[in-house]
Amino acid sequence: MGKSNHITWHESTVTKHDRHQLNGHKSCVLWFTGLSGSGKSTLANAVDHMLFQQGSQSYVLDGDNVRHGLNSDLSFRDEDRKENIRRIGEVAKLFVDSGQIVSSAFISPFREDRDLVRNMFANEEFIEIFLNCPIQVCEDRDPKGLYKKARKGEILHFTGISSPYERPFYPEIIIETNNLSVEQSISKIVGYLKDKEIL
Ligand SMILES: Nc1ncnc2c1ncn2[C@@H]1O[C@H](COP(=O)(O)OS(=O)(=O)O)[C@@H](OP(=O)(O)O)[C@H]1O
Ligand SMILES: Nc1ncnc2c1ncn2[C@@H]1O[C@H](COP(=O)(O)OP(=O)(O)O)[C@@H](O)[C@H]1O
Repeated sequence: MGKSNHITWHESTVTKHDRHQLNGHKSCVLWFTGLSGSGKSTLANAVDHMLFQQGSQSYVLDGDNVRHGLNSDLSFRDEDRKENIRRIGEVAKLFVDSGQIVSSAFISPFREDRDLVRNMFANEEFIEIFLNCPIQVCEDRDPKGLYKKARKGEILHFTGISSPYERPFYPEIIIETNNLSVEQSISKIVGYLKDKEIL
């Protein structure tokens, strides 16, 4: 399939700014990145729950879930992870245009792929949150038993073991999830959103 040259961009009648005014907050993507077991799903869902309870427009995009549907055709090879993150970036952009605070929980191991997504957004809309947690701790947590399988060679290209993770150079937020509780981690994120007047 080639790219069509016969496509025209339509500006929407209701603008993103109109939606921010109605919602009483700005929209953005909280881009959680880190190893399996570092706490992405836990924190993305905890922040989402907190925002929902206070009446904010919020939604979670989660790796395991998106790979069941939209990205069920993709594997864990480097080129498929790249396409996984590109598509999720585009989906997150639609959510941000719709006025929501999106919490995305994907390993997103490659700097270049995360930066590609960053460049889809205005500066203040993309908030990279690096969950910095030693692999030994993630492996001890092993919430889904995947590290055990990866060590036995039953899962190929497993991040941190047989596939690389590139830590961000300049993330907006760093959370050491082995030193902070879930509550402390959420406070740090909410503090940032308030400082930047997103909330
Ligand atoms: N080979 C391999 N490497 C890493 N992770 C694996 C793999 N195979 C399956 N899983 C499970 O898939 C989840 C990661 O999917 P993502 O879409 O977030 O990965 S990526 O961003 O494309 O790298 C990941 O979820 P989390 O544990 O929540 O990180 C795993 O449950
Ligand atoms: N500060 C913290 N933030 C997030 N998770 C934490 C924290 N401290 C301990 N945990 C625990 O670590 C595990 C992380 O698992 P999960 O959220 O599924 O990780 P991931 O989505 O990155 O694979 C959970 O069992 C969670 O309770």
